Amino acid sequence: MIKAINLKKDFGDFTAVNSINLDIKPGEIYGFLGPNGAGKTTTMRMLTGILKPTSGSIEIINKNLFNNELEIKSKIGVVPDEPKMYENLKGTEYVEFIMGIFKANNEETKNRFDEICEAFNIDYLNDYIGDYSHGMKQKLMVATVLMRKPKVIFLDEPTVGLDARAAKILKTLLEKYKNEGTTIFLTTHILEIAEKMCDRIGIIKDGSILAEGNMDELRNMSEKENQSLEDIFLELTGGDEFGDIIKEL
Ligand SMILES: Nc1ncnc2c1ncn2[C@@H]1O[C@H](COP(=O)(O)OP(=O)(O)OP(=O)(O)O)[C@@H](O)[C@H]1O
Repeated sequence: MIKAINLKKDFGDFTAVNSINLDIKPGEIYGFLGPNGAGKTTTMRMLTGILKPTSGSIEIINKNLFNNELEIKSKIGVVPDEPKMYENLKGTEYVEFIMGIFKANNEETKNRFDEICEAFNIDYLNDYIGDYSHGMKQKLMVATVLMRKPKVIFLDEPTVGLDARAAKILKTLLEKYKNEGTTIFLTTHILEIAEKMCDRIGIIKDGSILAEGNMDELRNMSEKENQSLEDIFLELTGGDEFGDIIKEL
């Protein structure tokens, strides 16, 4: 459903993503983890057609992304790390605009949107987006993506800015969509989310995938027994020497 072959992105002399391969199956929730600056957002921007790779190829829903960009973009949903929305529109106008662009102006989508708004306590659609908090924008962005029920959903740090209730609702909704066949690719720094929600996890550092698999497969890669995802992540990414640094402070 999401396939990347030798995907690479250079910014000048700097390689942000270095020949990564991904093969994410239909109905899978794939968690993409890595330290700050590892290359997660850059990868996601390439997978969603926002950024052109330096080399490599991408297939989404079994079609080459670059030869079928419009068709694929109409079938996927993207929740970026910063919800960029038209600040001078009211929530209702933004929703109409999105429904128009995606030709989703039908009863089914409207009903789904109303249900999601009720779950998320979105009762501010008559206000201007410019007056929303980050979390309010994030919830509306998520609602306008989920209302379309896309075949594939990409989310970059989706719970950042959400309160505990909204984060819990989002996790429940994503699991429901996954059970109905949606493929989900998400980046997160919250290891508990990855451990509990994701079928498979990829750990990226310095632009390369260091490990990939389900929790059992990742545990088997570790030298120690019964490791949590946090232990495995720190072991792989080298963050476990922070104790020594703190002692020296
Ligand atoms: N447009 C750009 N021009 C130059 N360098 C960039 C650009 N975008 C990203 N980078 C660099 O590429 C690297 C990977 O960035 P990216 O945003 O993909 O990391 P990330 O894993 O999403 O990090 P974080 O967890 O901090 O959000 C970083 O070193 C970043 O500075």
